[in-house]
Amino acid sequence: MSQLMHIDNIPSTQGKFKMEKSPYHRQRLYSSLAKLTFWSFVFIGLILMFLFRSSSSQVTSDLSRRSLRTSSYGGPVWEKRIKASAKIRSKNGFSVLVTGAAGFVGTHVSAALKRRGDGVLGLDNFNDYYDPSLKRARQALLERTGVYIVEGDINDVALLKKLFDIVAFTHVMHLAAQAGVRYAMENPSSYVHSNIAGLVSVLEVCKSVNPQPAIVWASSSSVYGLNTKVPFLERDRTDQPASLYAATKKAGEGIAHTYNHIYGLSLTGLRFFTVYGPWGRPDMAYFFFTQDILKGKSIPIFEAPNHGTVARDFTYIDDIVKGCLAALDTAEKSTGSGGKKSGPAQLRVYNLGNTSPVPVSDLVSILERLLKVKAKRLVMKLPRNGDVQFTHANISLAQRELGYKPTTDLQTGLKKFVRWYLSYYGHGKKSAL
Ligand SMILES: O=C(O)[C@H]1O[C@H](OP(=O)(O)OP(=O)(O)OC[C@H]2O[C@@H](n3ccc(=O)[nH]c3=O)[C@H](O)[C@@H]2O)[C@H](O)[C@@H](O)[C@@H]1O
Repeated sequence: MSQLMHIDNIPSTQGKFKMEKSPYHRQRLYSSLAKLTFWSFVFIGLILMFLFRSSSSQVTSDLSRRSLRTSSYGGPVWEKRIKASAKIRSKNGFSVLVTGAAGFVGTHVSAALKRRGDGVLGLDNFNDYYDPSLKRARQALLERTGVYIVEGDINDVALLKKLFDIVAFTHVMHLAAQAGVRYAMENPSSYVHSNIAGLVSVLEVCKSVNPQPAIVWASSSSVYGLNTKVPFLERDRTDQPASLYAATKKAGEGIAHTYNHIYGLSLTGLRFFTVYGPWGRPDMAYFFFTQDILKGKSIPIFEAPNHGTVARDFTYIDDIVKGCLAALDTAEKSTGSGGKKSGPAQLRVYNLGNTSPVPVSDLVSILERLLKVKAKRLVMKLPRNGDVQFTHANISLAQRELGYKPTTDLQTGLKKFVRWYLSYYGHGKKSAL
């Protein structure tokens, strides 16, 4: 303490610190300098200690964070859950990795596969494009059927490889994607991230594992873009996308061709036509129309120029699931190994639609009847934000090769959706978004 006081007594400015010549003064000066040096070292030492401690605690916390991440991604318990979920329980069953398993189509397909005895492992990043609690509820539903969903991103190649190390998946049902036509103007990079980079990352891993799985993946009716020739046939032109979403799905079809051509991956793209039903997506019109009609809010109904009808080939989820399973069942094996192709492999694209387009205004009338509430219709011009005027599938190819035959009309399908909606959201009291 006294020494500290002494240091405090050293004049702080150079001007006040005079060199003195007498031996006594010189001695005093040396001793003061020695003390100053000593305490400077002590001071610097303390600072260094402080810096070292804080940086090492940073390293420790980074490590613990990393190890947390690793523990949620790894460990014997985690691997056991994966193996149990992917375990095949029927003769000639598949082991399927379903990406986007907490999504609308992903949940239904995973449950159907599990029901018939296939092994299923889900993968989903649970992003917040729409209410993640709905995704969590779907996850809980799947968990009850024995399907485990790994929480992770399709862009995480190391994770994908790890999953293939644990399970030699025979098939990948790749449904993870950034969906939605209009949102592409708000967040274009999310479409590139999921629908292009993510697809490439899935295919990169699939091409390098041994044996290579067969892949079925979600394309979209939106690839037909501004085409006016109806109904849409698979071989029709797809070079006029009206949204970035459509453009990324079209790019996906090109990417699928490349991986099939170079690496012998068996690839099937399914062009879904406006899929709807229970556990659906809250960003889709039929879903938020229901919510807004119940709340008494007005709903924007798009209309083409000159009062032209805007229509969609709405397709019920159960029909889509049948199409997905049939695509898996008819998928041939990939022909490559170790990243090399050893012969031509299957490359397919199918329309999965309903073949009966319904005007959006009729969709609203059906909802009004089912909800017993009159909608506040706000008819407005079809905005130039990615929507096309109509979609209409020709499904003869899928009928011939997959045995695909949709059986649910919009009235019947919406009835099931509304029943689910009312029970899930407690008669519209709870917000859906
Ligand atoms: O099948 C497809 O290819 C696509 O189907 C849907 O896209 P979309 O058909 O546009 O479905 P919604 O967004 O639910 O729109 C349905 C209809 O309602 C109309 N709509 C939408 C929103 C609105 O406020 N008002 C309105 O009249 C749209 O123009 C469209 O005709 C999905 O959102 C896409 O992810 C999917 O790829």
